[in-house]
Amino acid sequence: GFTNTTAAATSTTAPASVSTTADKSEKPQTNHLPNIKILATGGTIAGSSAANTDTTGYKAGALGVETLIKAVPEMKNIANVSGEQFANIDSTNMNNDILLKLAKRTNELLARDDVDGVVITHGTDTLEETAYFLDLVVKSDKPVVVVGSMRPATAISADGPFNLYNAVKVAGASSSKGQGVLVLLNDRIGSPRYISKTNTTTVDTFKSVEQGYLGAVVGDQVYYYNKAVRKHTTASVFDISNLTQLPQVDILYEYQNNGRYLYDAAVAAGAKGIVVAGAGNGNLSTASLEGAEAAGKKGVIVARSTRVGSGVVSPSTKDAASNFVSADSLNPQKARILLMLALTQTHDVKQIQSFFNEY
Ligand SMILES: NC(=O)C[C@H](N)C(=O)O
Repeated sequence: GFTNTTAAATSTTAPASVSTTADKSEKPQTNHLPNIKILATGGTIAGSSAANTDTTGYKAGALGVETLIKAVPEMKNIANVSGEQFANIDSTNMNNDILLKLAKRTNELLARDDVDGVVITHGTDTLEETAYFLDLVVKSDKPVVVVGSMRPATAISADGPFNLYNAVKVAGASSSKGQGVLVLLNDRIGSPRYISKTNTTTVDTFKSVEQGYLGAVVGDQVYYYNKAVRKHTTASVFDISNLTQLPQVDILYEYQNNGRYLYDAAVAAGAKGIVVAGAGNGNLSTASLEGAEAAGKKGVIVARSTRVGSGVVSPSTKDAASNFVSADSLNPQKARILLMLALTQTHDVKQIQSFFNEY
C-alpha cells in the first residue's frame, strides 16, 4: 500500500556486497538436491508489521534473508538453499544502479558449477521491470526465478513462505532450464515478457491476460504448458558485464489537455529515450506529438506504448522519420527497460524498432 512509501525511504539499504551465511554453505553438496541461491532484495515478502491483520501499513524490506529461509524449513527437502542479502528495499526504490549490480551478481552465481539456480526475492511493485531486465541480460540457461508476495510475512495467511517454497522448487526443476527468467507468485509461473501486476493488493495480482502463464506449481509438481518465444537470456544480444550505468529513459503519460512541456523537461533533464504511455493504439495528442517530435529531432528515441493495459501498439510507417518506435505489447515500464538496453547498443531507430519486434 501507499503507507510503505515512507517506510521504504527509511528502509533503503545500499546493495553492498553484503553476504550472510552464503559463502559458508557453498561447498559442493554431496546429496542429489539442486543447489539454489536466494538473493534477497526486500519487498513485502520481507515485510513486517506489529499486527497480523495488517496488509497495507506494514514495512516492506524489514526482515533478513535468514528469517525468510527459516520460515520455510521444508525447503531443505527439495534443495540445498543458501541466502545472500543483496539489498533490503521497497521495490519502488529499485534503480538502475542496483539493477545492474543484481544482474551482474546473478550472472556470477549462475556461472558457478555449484549453483544450479537462483531465486530472487523482490517487492511486487516493480518486480516485472527487474524480471524483464534480467530476462534480457542473464547469460545462462539455468533457472532464475523472481518471487514476491502481497501479504507481509507477519500477516495471517502470508503468501510469501509458500511462494518462496514454490520458487525454490521451480528453480530446482530441470524443466525450468532454458525457459528464461521466471516469475512465481500464487502458484503460477509467468514470463516477465508477458506478466504484469494487475491489482493493487490481491494475492492473484500477477496476470498475463493476453499471452498466458508458462505453467504452474501444483502439489509437488512443476507443470509447463507454454514457452516464451521472444528472445531472452542466452539468445539475447544485450550484455551488461561492462556497464556501470544505463541511459536515462523517462515515461510520459498521455491524457486529455496535456501540453508538450513534460517532453521538453525530459529532454532538458538528459533523457536519451522517452516511452509514451499513449492513448489507445499508442496515440499522442497534437501537443504531445509536438514535444515528441522535437525530442526526436534532438536524437531522443520515443517509444510508443499504451496506457490501455493490454494489446499491441502497431507500427506506423511514419514512426522512423520522427525517431519513434512502437513498443509492440510491452507496457510502458517494460518498454523503458528494453529501450534502455537498446540504447546501450545503438541509436539507430530502425534497429531499435527491430529490437522491439524481437524481444
Ligand atoms: N507487495 C509488495 O512487495 C509491494 C511493496 N511495496 C514492494 O514492491 O516492495
